[in-house]
Amino acid sequence: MSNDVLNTLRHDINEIDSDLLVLLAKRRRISHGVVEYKIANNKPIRDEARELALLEKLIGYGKSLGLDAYYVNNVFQTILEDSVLHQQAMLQKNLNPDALSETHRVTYLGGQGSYSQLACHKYFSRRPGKLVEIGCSSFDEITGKVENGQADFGLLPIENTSSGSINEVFDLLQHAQVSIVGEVTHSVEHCLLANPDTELSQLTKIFAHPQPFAQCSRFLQGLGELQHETCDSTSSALQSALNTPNSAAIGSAQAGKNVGLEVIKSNLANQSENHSRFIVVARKPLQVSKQIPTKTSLIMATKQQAGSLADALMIFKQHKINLVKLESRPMPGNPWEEVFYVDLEANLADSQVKNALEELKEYTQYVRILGCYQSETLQAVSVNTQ
Ligand SMILES: C=C(O[C@@H]1C=C(C(=O)O)C=C[C@H]1O)C(=O)O
Repeated sequence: MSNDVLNTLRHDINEIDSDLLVLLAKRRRISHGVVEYKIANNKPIRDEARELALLEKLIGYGKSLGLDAYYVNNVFQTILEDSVLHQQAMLQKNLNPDALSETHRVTYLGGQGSYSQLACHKYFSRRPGKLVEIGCSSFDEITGKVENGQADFGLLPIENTSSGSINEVFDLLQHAQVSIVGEVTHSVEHCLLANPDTELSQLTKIFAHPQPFAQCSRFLQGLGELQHETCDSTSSALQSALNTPNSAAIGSAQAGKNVGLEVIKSNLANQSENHSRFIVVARKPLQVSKQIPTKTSLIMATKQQAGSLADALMIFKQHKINLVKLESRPMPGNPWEEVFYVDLEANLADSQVKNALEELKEYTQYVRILGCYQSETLQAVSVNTQ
């Protein structure tokens, strides 16, 4: 086959890919029209029956075209997730026109290529407007800029599938004067990044934020005795590695490429599926439509009577409210007392939640609502791909 034939074939592929993008943009515009209908008729954004029927039809049609069900399902689950999350974001903007201005000043940890920056871009890609990014060197700085009006939103990593909860953020939420207004998850592919031509065997020092050190602990144990230097962000770890011979940093391949570091080892995390969940905080809470899946996060300090925590949790059960997270942290100033961070799969505006919060008073010293926000973790509809 001559190069001309190959170039012609690639040209045809380029044409088809461009046509696909035009159709995807058109599909997204139409799905925005569907949101208008759902707003006018108070319909839930998600219609899983419709999605299932759609997928079954497309898988059947795909098979007639020689496309296997697994491939068709994967492609359209991605399209559906994007469609639903865009619709939810549109609905929320419609409900909170003042809160979501045309410019979003967002603080997050680190700088170019940090995982927080990647998560920020993912979250705000569905929220039209000018994004002004403000990199910070600590979690306190992130919330501080939101509290004093220098930023509209702050993005904080709160848990990771390899290292678990990020306690510093939970402790910060106990006193920061911010509300949780959103969440976003992002995959985290940790790589070992070093100056060009650096061999693994030459390394004497590793730079990283505490989280990558925790998430890659097993790989690092296998490297033997190396000096570990903790940095306040992945971005600063990369800069340190750039300026230190025979050293490396842990970060994303993209972050390394941005500063001229090369990947000398990838897939370092203890868990192959390594994802971080970030919360988005703002000075004021948002109203959240009952037409979308919602979470409510709160902090509670139970009374000291035996069984108070169990009694408090039973209230959620009695009101049929599902807990998706329960985290305990030391109560500041009372080292042997705990506060409990709770994520509810519920909308604060629901009467069940209001009644439960009222009944909680009997078993708690205090309950502080951290925020009610759109849940971004979409459960894909299950379809037969056999
Ligand atoms: C577009 C709609 O809203 C959602 C998105 C869908 C899609 O992108 O095809 C299908 C069903 C809904 O979950 C709809 O209800 O038709």
